[in-house]
Amino acid sequence: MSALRFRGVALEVTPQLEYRCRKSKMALCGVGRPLLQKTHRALGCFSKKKQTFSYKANGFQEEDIRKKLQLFPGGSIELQKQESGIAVMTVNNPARMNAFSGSMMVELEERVCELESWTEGKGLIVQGAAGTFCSGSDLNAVRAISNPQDGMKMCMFMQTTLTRLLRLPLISVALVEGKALGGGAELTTACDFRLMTSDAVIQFVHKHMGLVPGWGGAARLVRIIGSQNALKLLAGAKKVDPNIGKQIGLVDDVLTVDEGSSLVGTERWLSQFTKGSAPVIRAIKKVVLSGKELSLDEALTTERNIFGTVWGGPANLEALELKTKHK
Ligand SMILES: CC[C@H](C(=O)O)C(=O)SCCNC(=O)CCNC(=O)[C@H](O)C(C)(C)COP(=O)(O)OP(=O)(O)OC[C@H]1O[C@@H](n2cnc3c(N)ncnc32)[C@H](O)[C@@H]1OP(=O)(O)O
Repeated sequence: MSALRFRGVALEVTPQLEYRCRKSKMALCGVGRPLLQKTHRALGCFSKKKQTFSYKANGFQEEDIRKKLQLFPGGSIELQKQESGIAVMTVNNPARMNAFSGSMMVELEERVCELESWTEGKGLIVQGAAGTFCSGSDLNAVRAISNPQDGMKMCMFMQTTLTRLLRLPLISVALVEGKALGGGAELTTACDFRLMTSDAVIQFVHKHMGLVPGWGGAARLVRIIGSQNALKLLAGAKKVDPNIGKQIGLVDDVLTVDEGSSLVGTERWLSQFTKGSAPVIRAIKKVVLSGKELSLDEALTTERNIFGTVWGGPANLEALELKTKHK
């Protein structure tokens, strides 16, 4: 039996699962099994004993919510995979300040799936179109699915998709121009880094909407800035400008005007981390991710396994051959 990764979760591929996935043409992306049963349990999608995928676990019927979301069209999620190994994903719905329509939520999942099987990839930039990041869910769709059942399904769908986005073996950065509000603020936390332009604002406006984050944004925010700061941002629905963002560790850098276009500046910033061999960069992301998400014992095992994929590999042999010095 082989081990594969399905929708961000590592699992044993039973003949039944293989059949089911082939039948519904779902992508299985093979990258080992670094995140193990802990992830299975966390997402509640798998029976630990049999390790078979259940479509209906947690009442989460993905195909149902997908169909429902498609009823709210508009905008798109664009993806450009570049030769440099850096991809640019653009949330594109400028007439609504890049709010997420239902069809955009579905497209986001499809783009994440595409990136999961992009083996040459090293980095990812997530940006909004037309100089602003994203104003959260499209309020027209939100009103139409404001019943608890649909809300839970949408939340589960976006939570799973953003978890998979964060777990991509790519070093990711959110380029925040203009506003990142509500779900848009949550999206920034599904990237490894956040860069802001000097006039940009990140605001978890959920409290003002009578809500809390549901796309995993609170859980990730606590891990990025700690629970005290997270409480302040959520309970105060505080506007985070670049200065505050840097102070509390939400923002990694501020893009200045003389860096030219923000996207060019972000590519330059990211390239300091993506320079070099793709397998090594991807392995670095994986060891850091497992260190963050797994228990120490599980993380150590995963680290050994990932170490084994680069030891004696082309980049390692080349460095040995060149007698590289680290002056
Ligand atoms: C809370 C979490 C929740 C979730 O799903 O988990 C969400 O994310 S709910 C959405 C939270 N976001 C909002 O409530 C944003 C509300 N909008 C605004 O505050 C403003 O529109 C703002 C600050 C984004 C932009 O203000 P500005 O003055 O620059 O422009 P306009 O207001 O004229 O906006 C232009 C145009 O965009 C429409 N718009 C903006 N955001 C949304 C949205 N989230 N959903 C739908 N439409 C949105 C706005 O209505 C304007 O359209 P128009 O047809 O011209 O009236």
